Amino acid sequence: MGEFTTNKEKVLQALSTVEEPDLKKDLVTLGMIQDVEVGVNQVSFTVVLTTPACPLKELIRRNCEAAIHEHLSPDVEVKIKLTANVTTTRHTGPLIPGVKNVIAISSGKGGVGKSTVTANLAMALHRSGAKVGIIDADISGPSIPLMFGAEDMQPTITPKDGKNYINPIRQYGIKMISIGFLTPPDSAVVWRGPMASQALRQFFADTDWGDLDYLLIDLPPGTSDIHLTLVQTVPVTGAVIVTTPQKVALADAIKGMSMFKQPQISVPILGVVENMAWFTPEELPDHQYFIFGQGGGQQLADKFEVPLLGQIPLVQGIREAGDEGRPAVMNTNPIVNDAFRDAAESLAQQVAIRNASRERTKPVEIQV
Ligand SMILES: Nc1ncnc2c1ncn2[C@@H]1O[C@H](COP(=O)(O)OP(=O)(O)OP(=O)(O)O)[C@@H](O)[C@H]1O
Repeated sequence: MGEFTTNKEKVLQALSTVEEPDLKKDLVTLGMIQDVEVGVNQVSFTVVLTTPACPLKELIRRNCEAAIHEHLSPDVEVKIKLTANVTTTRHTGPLIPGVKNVIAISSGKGGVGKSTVTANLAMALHRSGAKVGIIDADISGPSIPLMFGAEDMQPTITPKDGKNYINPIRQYGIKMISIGFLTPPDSAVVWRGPMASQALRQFFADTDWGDLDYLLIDLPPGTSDIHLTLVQTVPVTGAVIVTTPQKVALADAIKGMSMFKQPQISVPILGVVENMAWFTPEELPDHQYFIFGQGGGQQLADKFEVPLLGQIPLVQGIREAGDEGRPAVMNTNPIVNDAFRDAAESLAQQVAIRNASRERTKPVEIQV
């Protein structure tokens, strides 16, 4: 076997035959190939993915390797480094300059596990290597502080350029701010619409978020002023709808999703997460009991022509972890971890697809 040498151009030519499966363009055109180095019997390069939570990363790696072997030489050693630079919904404006994507997590009705899903999606995205923040805008029951064991924490204020900035709480690697941090835990303060809307605006404009790939907003269930304030304040990358499979939940979820589609709101729906999809007892991990019915999440996704991002089982450990102040993915139950990791990867994938293909959302101007 003779020595094989090549040049960077030929490597790029070979890699221009590899398509990014979601974005349907080749990796070179998309600017995803960097740091090409060629040596004797060896090439190395970096693939810059659109998200560290990319579910297709191993497929892309294999396809790159195969393209080099096919177009250059079957004997060359291929060294591939995978990194990610999360794409952004541009025009995030001066309000939150370092935040690449704002994702609204919503539900048609209360109690379907929206906050639980938000907390665990955030942790799963963080574990993939992304920079993640949460705004808990659920005035009906701000549960994020509790779920992160942060209910006694108080955000601090730092003056900067003549303005006071709120420093988000940082817990388990996630930056977070909650309407719950602004009221004593057991107080009976009722957040009225305008006050809550004002607080939400502050969470964007007056909070020092730094650089974030994904800022998840835990919205109140149903439809409210908060939803309107959100879309009027920042461009939202998209919304995720959390539902349980039973009929009553689905009927409310349809209302919730229709709200996002109204022209004056016009937020793209990234997909559906079906929570409590089935019950799995800890001691019988292979068993699935469809106690709330079956297939509801998929039906809802089909109706709105959006993907079903994930199905989360009803597992006692998820509830216990929430009560203990550590999102369940921090424990080692593979059923729980796999379900949330898959959902987080699908979400990140949809964000990347949207950022590559759709019109950017602009804050909505409401004529009164
Ligand atoms: N997949 C699950 N398995 C077990 N328990 C769950 C699951 N999802 C949520 N729960 C539990 O159900 C309860 C309600 O969940 P959560 O507070 O997340 O709902 P929510 O939709 O955010 O409610 P709200 O309407 O108050 O905002 C919590 O006790 C939570 O721990």
